[in-house]
Amino acid sequence: MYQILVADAISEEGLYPLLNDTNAEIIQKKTDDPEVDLSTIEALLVRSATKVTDELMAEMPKLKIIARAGVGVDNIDVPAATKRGIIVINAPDGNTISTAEHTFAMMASLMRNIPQAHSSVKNLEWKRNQYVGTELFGKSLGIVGMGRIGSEIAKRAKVFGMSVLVFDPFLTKERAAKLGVESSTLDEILQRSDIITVHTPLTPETRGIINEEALKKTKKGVRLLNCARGGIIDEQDLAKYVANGHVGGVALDVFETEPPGEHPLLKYENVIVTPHLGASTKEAQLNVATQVAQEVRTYFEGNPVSNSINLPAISKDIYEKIQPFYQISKQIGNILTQCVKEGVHELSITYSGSVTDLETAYLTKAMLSGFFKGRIDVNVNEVNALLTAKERGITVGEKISTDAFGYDNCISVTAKGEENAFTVRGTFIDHYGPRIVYLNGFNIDFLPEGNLLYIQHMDRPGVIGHVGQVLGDHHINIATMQVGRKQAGGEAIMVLAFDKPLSDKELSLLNNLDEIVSINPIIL
Ligand SMILES: NC(=O)c1ccc[n+]([C@@H]2O[C@H](COP(=O)([O-])OP(=O)(O)OC[C@H]3O[C@@H](n4cnc5c(N)ncnc54)[C@H](O)[C@@H]3O)[C@@H](O)[C@H]2O)c1
Ligand SMILES: O=C(O)CC[C@@H](O)C(=O)O
Repeated sequence: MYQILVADAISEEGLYPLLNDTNAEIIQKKTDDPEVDLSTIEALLVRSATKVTDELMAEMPKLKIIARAGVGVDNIDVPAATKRGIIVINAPDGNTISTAEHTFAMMASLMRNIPQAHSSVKNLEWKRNQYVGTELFGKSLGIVGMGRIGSEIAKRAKVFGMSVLVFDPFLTKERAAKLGVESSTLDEILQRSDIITVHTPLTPETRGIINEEALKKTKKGVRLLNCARGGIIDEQDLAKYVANGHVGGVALDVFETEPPGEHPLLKYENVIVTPHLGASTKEAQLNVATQVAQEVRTYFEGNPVSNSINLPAISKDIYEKIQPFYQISKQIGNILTQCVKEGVHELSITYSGSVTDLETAYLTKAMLSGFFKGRIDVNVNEVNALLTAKERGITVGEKISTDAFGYDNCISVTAKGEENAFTVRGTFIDHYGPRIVYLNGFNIDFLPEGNLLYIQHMDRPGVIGHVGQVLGDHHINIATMQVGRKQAGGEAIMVLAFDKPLSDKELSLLNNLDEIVSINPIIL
């Protein structure tokens, strides 16, 4: 049973995939509610109200996934989550239409003075001359950020007979042509647009992208809209340009600080505002809640999520193909960490055979998560594996080779320490399963599972008997035993599997046998 904390107002109907999951316990409370035990929560669902800080995550040691029912993840400390190995997902397109419609409604309201006229009539006035508006038809609309929402706005603007200029450094000419918009520079948008609307995320590049310097370049009377994120249009600079009459009107759904309180822009009649309502429709809330609830359920069912912010997306089909190699990669990493007792500064992975057709970067991360398991006191998974290796000064190299050592596929990993290098090779055999086929210079063949004992010894008559004798004397049943050697009479290895781990005393008795060079328990 996994516990999910739903900390913000998220559509109840949208939570059905989780409410119907008998393995899920849903708690609908704020994160600071004294009744909530944060230490047992494994999934956290939020909208924009809850600030998911590193400090909050520190109080949630079991947290595995944070789901944002919406697009923007600026209320979540994503780098901190990544470092902690917590997956962050969002619902990128569930509220696109609602936000585009809201922006359009704001634009029409701004041009026709609807909010002001509405208040006036409610105040028993009838000022028809005061609220003469301007048509959208024939006006040029500048869109900064031509992603999901920007594109929907462009479509609607064209239907209204507007000409559309867009600025988005990531927009290709082909896509601009397909959308029927004119791809422009930011300066062109500033100089030519009657109305400018921003639809970028808030990033260091976009913060204040419309500031005093940009406002100077705009047409007198320009209308500006921000239904994306507070701060993309610099609010202080904007207030100056509203005050001096250069800007003809402003529509804001978002603010740098929400709620904005006593904000300098709020006193102007030609500034219209809404309280971050872009995504607030029944449809959008149902869409985003259903999307994230389904994703969280998928995650706890052990399947790949598709909308992760800090994990590469992987389809279910590919995941199914990769799954056997994923397990063996993890096991190889874990065997290495249990066998190499010194500090490791390099891990090099070579993929050969049929596995090279797959997304090997994913397997490398799985290997790293196995390697770090038990070695460091941090939960390492595919989210933070590379970052953790980098932080620990471990170089990770990935190679493709044509030599699969006679197998259909082979994953070979070498860990280099100050003194030694240790190589483990594994393969996945259809209808048979994962096998380790090479260990530290020896060909061998064992199933990487359960309680294993890796013994290095001299290849002399009677060694196996002596080992068997010690174990027999202590009523220890050997489940399986595999041996490997390079040449007769030289060094050799055996890998034994037991039903339970051996005690320190039993290990020490084995270690004291004459022919034994070293013994190394491996628990997988
Ligand atoms: N008001 C609301 O309730 C509400 C609802 C949903 C989304 N949003 C916000 O709307 C914004 C857009 O959402 P979306 O779903 O369309 O996102 P998106 O990722 O689909 O689109 C963003 C676009 O911005 C572009 N971009 C990035 N940096 C840029 C830059 N420096 N200059 C110009 N373009 C740049 C990207 O290339 C991308 O095409 C986000 O900030 C999101 O958080 C607000
Ligand atoms: O939760 C909300 O209503 C905000 C939605 C919006 O800002 C988003 O980024 O998706």
